[in-house]
Amino acid sequence: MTMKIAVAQFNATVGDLAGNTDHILRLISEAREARADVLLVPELAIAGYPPEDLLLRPSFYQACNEQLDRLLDAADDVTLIVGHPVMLGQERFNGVTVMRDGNFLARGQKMVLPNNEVFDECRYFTPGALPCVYEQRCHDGSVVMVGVPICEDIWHVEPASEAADMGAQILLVPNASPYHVGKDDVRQQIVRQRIEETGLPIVYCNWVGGQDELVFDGASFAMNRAGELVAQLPRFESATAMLSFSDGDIEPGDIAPTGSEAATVYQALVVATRDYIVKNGFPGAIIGLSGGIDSALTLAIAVDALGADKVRAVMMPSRYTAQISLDDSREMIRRLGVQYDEISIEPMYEAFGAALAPQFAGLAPDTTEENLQSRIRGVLLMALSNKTGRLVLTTGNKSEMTTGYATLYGDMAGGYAVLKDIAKTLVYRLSQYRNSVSDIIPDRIITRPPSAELRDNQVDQDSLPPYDILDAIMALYVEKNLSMADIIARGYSEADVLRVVKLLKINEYKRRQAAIGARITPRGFGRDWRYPVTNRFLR
Ligand SMILES: Nc1ncnc2c1ncn2[C@@H]1O[C@H](COP(=O)(O)OP(=O)(O)OC[C@H]2O[C@@H]([n+]3cccc(C(=O)O)c3)[C@H](O)[C@@H]2O)[C@@H](O)[C@H]1O
Ligand SMILES: Nc1ncnc2c1ncn2[C@@H]1O[C@H](COP(=O)(O)OP(=O)(O)OP(=O)(O)O)[C@@H](O)[C@H]1O
Ligand SMILES: NC(=O)CC[C@H](N)C(=O)O
Repeated sequence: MTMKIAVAQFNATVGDLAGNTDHILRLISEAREARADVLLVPELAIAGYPPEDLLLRPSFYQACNEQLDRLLDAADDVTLIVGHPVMLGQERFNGVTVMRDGNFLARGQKMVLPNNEVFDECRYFTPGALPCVYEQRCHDGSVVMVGVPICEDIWHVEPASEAADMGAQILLVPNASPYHVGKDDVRQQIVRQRIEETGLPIVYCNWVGGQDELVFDGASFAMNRAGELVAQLPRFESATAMLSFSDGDIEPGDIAPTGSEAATVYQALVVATRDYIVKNGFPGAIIGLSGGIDSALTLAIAVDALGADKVRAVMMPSRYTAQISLDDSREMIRRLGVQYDEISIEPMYEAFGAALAPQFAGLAPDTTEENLQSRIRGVLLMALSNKTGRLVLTTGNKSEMTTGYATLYGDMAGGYAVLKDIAKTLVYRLSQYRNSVSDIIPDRIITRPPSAELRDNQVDQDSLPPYDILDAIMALYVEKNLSMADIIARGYSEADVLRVVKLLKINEYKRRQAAIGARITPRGFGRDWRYPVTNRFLR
């Protein structure tokens, strides 16, 4: 006696209720053709995740219900488990509906609402009281009791154990679990723990794709009653697995190969960038190419995301631009074949200098003049964006976003910050990884000392601690929440720690004005970083 389960991870778009439902309708047809008994799709599948404050609009619930009716008419001969927001009186729930042959078989509500990291569900939802457990009638005449905890539910003991107490023989879990480095292991450990407690096998179905700063990696999986991984879908791609539940356990299926950490992060950035640009309707991307590593890596990611014909690079030399920056930019363009322009910023720099000369008389040159160069480039890139409709990608990395090492309305001008959560040391690793696939970033871009080239002989290391030290302190303070004293106790110099943490604090205002960008660490500078700008606490 076998229950056949179709597990479908796919790339939806938040708010595209009809489009997401169309996709689920196609999945229903495929599942029916494959003689599946049940089709499992990710959390809030009609709405997309996270719908954020759309969830505060009553009309959003009404529109989701209209799509639910379309699904109800279509789910013939296969049971569909589909998530959607539910409004009951004044209360809102993160719900799931089980339907077949025009009937609602069961309804459930998420019991544990995540409100940490990037999640805000307590702002929107009331917790449900009981897990959803329903009776699944299969094509071969068998009957299986199925429990449906929803995403965060599975991270806690009660929903799964209550489902087991209510007679569930297997748990099918719809999820919206965004990627960060190492997340896959964390999920699998949590699921293994639930299996140890309940003795029930678990099927875990996750989203794929980019949604603003979040990127979902898919990697849906199944574990048997022994807590062994018996099936896993690929990362970052829409895919469906057909699993069999026989004799009280899940039978082994395919396990998609997983790549190295650098390969996975690179893929996350490609998917996040592509989905941001495509889902927001831009015809392509524009990048200021400097001959430095950040813009080189950003260009590589953009080309991998969109194709060379949708990417345009602009080199904007000044008097401080080294010849090797021009040579290396041209060489990279030769390898990639993207549209490339060179626009000297000298005439504009001189014009600004002349206009400001009376006001600046007697004042020594400083970062003011450096920022002018950066801002002229920002103006030119934004003009090209306006004229062509393409989106400007910013190139600042997480180390720069930490220390404020970027110019407001200058190199911060743009719509999506591809490297926003990528420490500079990881920028190097990702560049090396990309070149190991095919050699597109000229070696010298990787090996030369980083420089903003905004004055003579400038290198980043004149004003910042070495990047390996900066990045380590940043990770401990930002991602692990350690205090300065804790970080010093780990062997970092007091001067370095104080410098990094002070820079982090005084540059909060810049992060508030920065473009959003892909999150790939457990704590990025986005939804999960909400520090006051006006703030006197520093420890
Ligand atoms: N608390 C606050 N709330 C709101 N606004 C605040 C503020 N504090 C300053 N400001 C404003 O911000 C201005 C300072 O910010 P901003 O104009 O950006 O200038 P600033 O941060 O002083 O300088 C930019 C830094 O980034 C470096 N840079 C620039 C370009 C590229 C790179 C690179 O390697 O990638 C590095 C550059 O060498 C310099 O050290 C102030 O003049 C003030 O107007
Ligand atoms: N000469 C230039 N032509 C075009 N864009 C530039 C130029 N100089 C700077 N930019 C833009 O401003 C961004 C920040 O400049 P910066 O030189 O600090 O970074 P980078 O060259 O990408 O990397 P690195 O920090 O290693 O030098 C660049 O990534 C690029 O997008
Ligand atoms: N949408 C959710 O409930 C996800 C919460 C869960 N902790 C995760 O990151 O996977």
